[in-house]
Amino acid sequence: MAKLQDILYKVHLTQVHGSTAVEVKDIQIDSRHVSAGSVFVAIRGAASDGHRFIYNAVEAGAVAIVCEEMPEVMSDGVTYLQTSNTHESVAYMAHQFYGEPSLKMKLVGVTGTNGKTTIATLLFKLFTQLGYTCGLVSTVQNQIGDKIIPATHTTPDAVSLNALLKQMYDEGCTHVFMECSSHAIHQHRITGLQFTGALFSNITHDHLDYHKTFDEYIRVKKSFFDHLPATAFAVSNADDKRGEVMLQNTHAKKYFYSLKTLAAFKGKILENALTGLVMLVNDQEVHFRLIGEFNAYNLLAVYGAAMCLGEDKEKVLVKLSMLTGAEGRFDYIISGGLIIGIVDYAHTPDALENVLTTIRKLRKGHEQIITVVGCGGDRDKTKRPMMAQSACDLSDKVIFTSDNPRTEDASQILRDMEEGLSSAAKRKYISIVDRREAIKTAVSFANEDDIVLVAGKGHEKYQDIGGVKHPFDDKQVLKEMFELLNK
Ligand SMILES: CC(=O)N[C@H]1[C@@H](OP(=O)(O)OP(=O)(O)OC[C@H]2O[C@@H](n3ccc(=O)[nH]c3=O)[C@H](O)[C@@H]2O)O[C@H](CO)[C@@H](O)[C@@H]1O[C@H](C)C(=O)N[C@@H](C)C(=O)N[C@H](CCC(=O)O)C(=O)O
Ligand SMILES: Nc1ncnc2c1ncn2[C@@H]1O[C@H](COP(=O)(O)OP(=O)(O)OP(=O)(O)O)[C@@H](O)[C@H]1O
Ligand SMILES: N[C@H](CCC[C@H](N)C(=O)O)C(=O)O
Ligand SMILES: [Mg+2]
Repeated sequence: MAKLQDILYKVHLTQVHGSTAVEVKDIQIDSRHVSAGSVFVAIRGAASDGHRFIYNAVEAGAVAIVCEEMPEVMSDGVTYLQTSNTHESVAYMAHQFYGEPSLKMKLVGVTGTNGKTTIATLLFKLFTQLGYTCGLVSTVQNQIGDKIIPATHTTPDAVSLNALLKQMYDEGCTHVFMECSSHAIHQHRITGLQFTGALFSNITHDHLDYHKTFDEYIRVKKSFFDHLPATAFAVSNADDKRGEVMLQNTHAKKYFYSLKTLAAFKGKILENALTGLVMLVNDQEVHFRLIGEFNAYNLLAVYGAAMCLGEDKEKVLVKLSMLTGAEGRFDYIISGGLIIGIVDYAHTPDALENVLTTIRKLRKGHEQIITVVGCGGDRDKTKRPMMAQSACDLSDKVIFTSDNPRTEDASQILRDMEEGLSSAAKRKYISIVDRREAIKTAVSFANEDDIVLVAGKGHEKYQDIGGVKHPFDDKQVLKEMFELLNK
């Protein structure tokens, strides 16, 4: 419980109707979750407008309404507050309501197109190993110490997020590592949080369905750094074209990591094999279990953050060298017939190119690379032909299949992928709508030492077809096919 007026700190009110001394039980952004004593915040979304549900919220027992436009009819005994941006207001309100949890822990946010889950998860594992009780907010799952809390989003909505942060604090967390998706930054899900530090991995093509232009996507990511306080640290990738721009207007202390130029956190790859990476980290040779150049970047980001958080270099590198990555990220299994199966969450053109380039570098001879890949429905359509072309350019055989079609027609997504492929690419692929059949076919094509990459869904345990989530696990299916085909 809290008094409404006590959670309005930082909320710019343009009109007040009723008493702000009323007690509120919880904050809701969905009228369907409102009950007696709630404050309902009406948000204009992409699909619908919360203002349409103000009446329902009042019927369900809301004692207060926060909105951008006052309703024509107001009920007696209900407080109505008007603000210019309810997305932003609800974030400030939630932070206050849950006792400003971000001020009480070291909160580190990670943003970028690819690598967020890997970096946040590695930081969580590292700091847990260093003896801290940690929280994790990520695409795969949220975690409080060893307790797993399922995740529905990469970054939860502001109310769920602050409730989760409070729970983390209550359960003794001192450090929280969190992914900050561009959707979350744009929708103010993280507004009002006090970050101790922020990391940037890279920015490449994704989510243009939502952000419309690449410049706008960059602007949104950059705004995360623009809002950091001077007490925070910001660690960015000097080798990314936008790495410097990201930190251009930040008040935070700036640091860079790099494999190519001089930087505070400098790496040099000495060896990159299926057994792991050997890298010089600020002139110290370290063996890592993670694979691939892109993971060298992720490791440098993690190392940089650990140094900014004041940890001991030696200790950090020893612990880091033993860590494995996040589930479904370059996750590999070797079959009885010695075929290598790799499950990876690459679902952007850049990630797919990176993962395939890494695999090509790891080949000893002329082993075939057979790739199974699809693209998600209700998501950025422009990445479809790009991912298809990259898959063909960098593999020997490719099977296009369904990812999560969601509300789209799966065959149409495949046709979008096939659109504009080069003639060389056209000779390399077949399309099989059914993902299980696609994986089976890929395995049937493989011989000893060949590599089967199943890309796009990583850790996901379902396939969303028409809004229904059917159980599906790429790694499990791959294992089954190895056994079924006795390979
Ligand atoms: C495009 C997008 O980001 N949508 C998010 C957004 O929903 P929306 O704006 O479409 O909401 P809406 O359905 O229009 O409804 C508007 C408001 O009316 C309310 N409402 C609606 C119906 C009703 O009966 N009563 C009611 O009060 C809704 O609760 C909402 O507050 O706000 C919702 C609440 O925070 C999110 O759950 C929802 O995520 C959807 C499910 C989603 O799929 N989001 C993805 C794209 C996403 O956010 N992904 C990123 C990661 C991407 C990445 O980096 O790869 C993430 O952070 O997960
Ligand atoms: N630093 C990196 N640079 C480029 N590609 C990467 C990097 N790290 C991981 N990848 C590739 O991107 C995929 C997704 O990685 P990860 O889940 O860590 O990213 P993410 O930013 O959390 O993605 P999402 O936005 O979907 O949650 C991996 O499976 C791998 O193929
Ligand atoms: N966080 C990403 C996940 C994409 C994963 C891929 N399997 C897909 O469904 O497109 C998104 O919501 O866009
Ligand atoms: Mg993620």
